[in-house]
Order: sequence, then structure tokens, then C-alpha cells
Amino acid sequence: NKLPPSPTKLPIIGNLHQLGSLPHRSMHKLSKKYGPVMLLHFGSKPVIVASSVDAARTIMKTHDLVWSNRPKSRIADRLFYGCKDVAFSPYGEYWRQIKSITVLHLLSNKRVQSYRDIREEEISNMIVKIRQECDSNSSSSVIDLRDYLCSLTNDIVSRVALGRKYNEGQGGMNAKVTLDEFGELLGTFSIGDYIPRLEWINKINGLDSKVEKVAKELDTFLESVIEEHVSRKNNGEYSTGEAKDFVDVLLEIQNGKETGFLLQRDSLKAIILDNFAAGVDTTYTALEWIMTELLRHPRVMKKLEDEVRELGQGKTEITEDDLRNMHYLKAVIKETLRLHPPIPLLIPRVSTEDIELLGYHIPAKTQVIINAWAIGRDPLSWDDPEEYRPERFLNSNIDIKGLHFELIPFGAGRRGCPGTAFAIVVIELALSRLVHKFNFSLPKPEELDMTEASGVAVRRKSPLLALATPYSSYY
Ligand code: HEM
Repeated sequence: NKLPPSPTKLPIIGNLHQLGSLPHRSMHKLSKKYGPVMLLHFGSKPVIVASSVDAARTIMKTHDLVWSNRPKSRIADRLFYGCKDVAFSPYGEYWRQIKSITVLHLLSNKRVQSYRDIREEEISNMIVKIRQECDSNSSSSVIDLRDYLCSLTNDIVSRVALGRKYNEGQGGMNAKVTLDEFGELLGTFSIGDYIPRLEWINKINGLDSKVEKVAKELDTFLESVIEEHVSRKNNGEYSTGEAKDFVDVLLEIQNGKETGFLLQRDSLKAIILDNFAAGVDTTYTALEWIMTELLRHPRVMKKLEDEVRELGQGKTEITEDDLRNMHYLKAVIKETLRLHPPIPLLIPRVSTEDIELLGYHIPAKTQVIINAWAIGRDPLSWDDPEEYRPERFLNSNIDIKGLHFELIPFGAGRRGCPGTAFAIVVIELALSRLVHKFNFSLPKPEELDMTEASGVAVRRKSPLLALATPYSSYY
């Protein structure tokens, strides 16, 4: 019954004081001393931190079933109608049903393909806006890339999930504020989850009432979106060939005729919310890190420009058909996700029975955190791991789909991300079109700040500013 090594813990808080504001970095540092499987305590809760390829493979492949549960989160519980969403739902029959609905009906390759027009249109809109900003400054302009990338992913996910941009129409701006607050709350540490006797703090510091307020506002918003869909359908306002959004699809299958599973209203709303929680910040964070690394590495930027511009020669727009041949672009994306996985600690899991992990005994109900950020920098798996070198992926079969445990930005196994294909095609198309249409450089290279912000999705602390100049052979 050998437990993994553990740093000394303090009474009541355990090892919480050692996590700091960037836990992926603190845990990486601790793992260098205590090893790839170490035991921490968050308050009274035992938490295993896995920081090697072998540990990740054992958890997410060999014993995936034992580790397929999620720990309870009070905030997620309130915001997702009692964790009726996919990401926070406990492992079991209910989760299996809604995950299969998500994989087969919402995010299948065919469905992702059906959203092609939305992606192309929204990315073109972004390109036009950047171009206008450049023109208004006579030729080049320093632009806030985060702003553009964040609006882009918000607009795409919103149109795909709800059928329209949520910040437009009646009550649109309120919805935007509520969804922003919702994202923020999901990244908030709730002390009561780890030290139940301190739960009262959430009442005093206003967290509980904020969660309550946002949950109610979200519900009103989602109800109005669903009602809009129902009345459109009743009035026969749909045209043939129109891509169905997630609400349409879920309303269509809610009676269970196709799935053998009745979908209640709360489940439907929770599943819709999941896509905002899981899909927006992650995707724009990835794009922002990619642009950051390209701006820091002009050699790589030049090579990417050459590939994209050669394949895009004579074309007004890069299309999704062109992406297949953009091998360097794919390597750039993988190399960035290796160094900057948007969710560096993935989403925690919890064991359902006693299990052995690399020679250590792990009792049932232990939480596990997989440090994908540390694994992406492990010198045992990567030559010169700190070096940004996309070429390492050109003659390699390592992919991001959860089969190669040295690169797991989307997790792996039963609980792996169902939105991988959706996210990757948005990232590839947005990146290729940006590079096709503009030259980018840093306004002040010496001032590029690489500090990370704290949160579940770890983005840059400061928004990325870049000097954009329309590429001379633009049409
Ligand atoms: C670059 C973009 C994205 C990244 C880096 C990412 C990453 C992740 C990670 C690390 C997990 C946890 C996996 C695990 O526990 O093994 C996850 C789960 C999930 N992701 Fe993504 N994701 C992205 C985009 C998306 C998109 C666009 C959607 C939906 C439209 C989505 C929906 C989900 C859902 C529903 C889960 C929960 C799965 C479950 O618990 O069974 N993700 N994602």
C-alpha cells in the first residue's frame, strides 16, 4: 500500500499554499522533486498529480474507466442544472447518453462540415475588419489580435450553437455580459469544494450570490433562445438546406425516437452551455498563442507565409480544401499546443475504485490532475523541449487526438474532448487566412510580455498587439 511521494502539507489547507497563481508551473516544479506521480492535498482532498507520459497513458488508456469520473464542483453544479452537461456530469449511464449525443449528433465530422459556411463567413468578416482598421490608418495598423480572435470564436460558436450571434438582437448585450461572467465563474476557485468547513466564506465574499444571479440570467436567456427556435419551426420559417444549429438538433432528438433517450429541458440547456464553456476561450487562446509564437519567431512566420501564399497563389480566399496540403501550418499548430496547451491541467478526474498507478497505491475517490503542460516539455519525450521548432512534427506521426500521450492538449480516452475536429478546423482556417492576407510583426519586439494569466484556460496576461500590414499582392 505504497502511497506516492508528497510534499509536506499544512493543517486545514494541505498543499493549497504551494499552488500559486499558475498551478501548472508550480506543480511542474514540485514534480521535479517528488516525481511524475505525486500526492498533494487540496484542503482535505487527496489529489494525485501526473506529470509523465507513462502516468498519463496509464490513467487515460490502461485504467481509463476507473478514472472516468469528475470531482464535484459546487459552481458547476449550480450553473449546469445539477451537472447535467457533458464536461462535469459524473460518469455513468446519463453521461454516456449525452456524450454520445454530443459526439454523434452535434460534433460529428458531418455536422462540423455542415458549419463550413459559418466558419468561412465569420473568418472573412474578421479579415475585412482588420483590413478596414489598416486602411483607416493609411496602410498598417497596430491591432489587438485578442479582440479579433475572441470575437471570431464567440461568433462562430454562437451561430453554431444558437443559430445567431448572442450579442445581437433583443437582450443581446445582456447575454454577452452574462456569458462573460459565466466563463469567469467556471474558472473561480471555490474554497468549499476542498475545505467544506470553510464553505461559509463563499456566502460572505459574494460568490454564492453571484453564481445564483448568473445561473438565473443564463436560464432566462436560454429559455428565450429555445422559444425562438420552437416558434420559428411552428411558423415554418426554416428553409431547406439550412444548416441546423445545436438547439435545432437537440429539439429534434429530445423525444428519444432516434436515441432511445428522452432529453429533458435542463439537459438540453446544460449541453448548450457546455459548448460556450468548453469551446470559446480554449479556441481563441490557442490562436492567440500561435500568433504570439509566430511573432516571436520570424523564421517560422516566413516559412508559414511561404507555404500558405504558395498554395493560395492566385486565389482570393484560402478555402478549407486548401488546408489538407498545409503541412507546415499543421506543424505550427501542434508545436504551439505542445508548449501552450490552452487547458494545461486538463479537466480533473476522480477514481471510482482502488487502483495501482506506476507502483503506487491510489485509493478510490482520489482526484487526479494530468499536467499536460509539463508532459509537453518533458525532455524524455522531446529534444530541446523549450525550443519552438515546428519542424519536429514534419516527419513524425505524433497527433493531438489523444493517441500519443506526449501531446494531449485535448485530453484522451472516454473523457477526451469531443470538440477537437471543430476547434482544429477553425484554428487552421483562421490562421491560414490571416497569414495569406497580412504581414504581421511586433510593434516593439523587446516589449513582448509572455506572462500567463491564471484560470482554467491559460491565456496571455496581456492581449497580443501586432502590427498588421495588408500583404502587397492582396488581390
Ligand atoms: C483548442 C480548443 C480546445 C481545447 C484545447 C480543448 C480541450 C479540452 C480538454 C483538455 C478537455 C478535457 C479532456 C479530458 O478530461 O481528458 C475537454 C473536454 C471537453 N471539451 Fe474541449 N477543447 C477545445 C475545444 C472544444 C470545443 C470547440 C468544444 C465544443 C464545441 C469542446 C467541448 C468539450 C466538452 C463537451 C468536453 C467534456 C468531455 C467529457 O467530459 O466527456 N471543446 N476539452
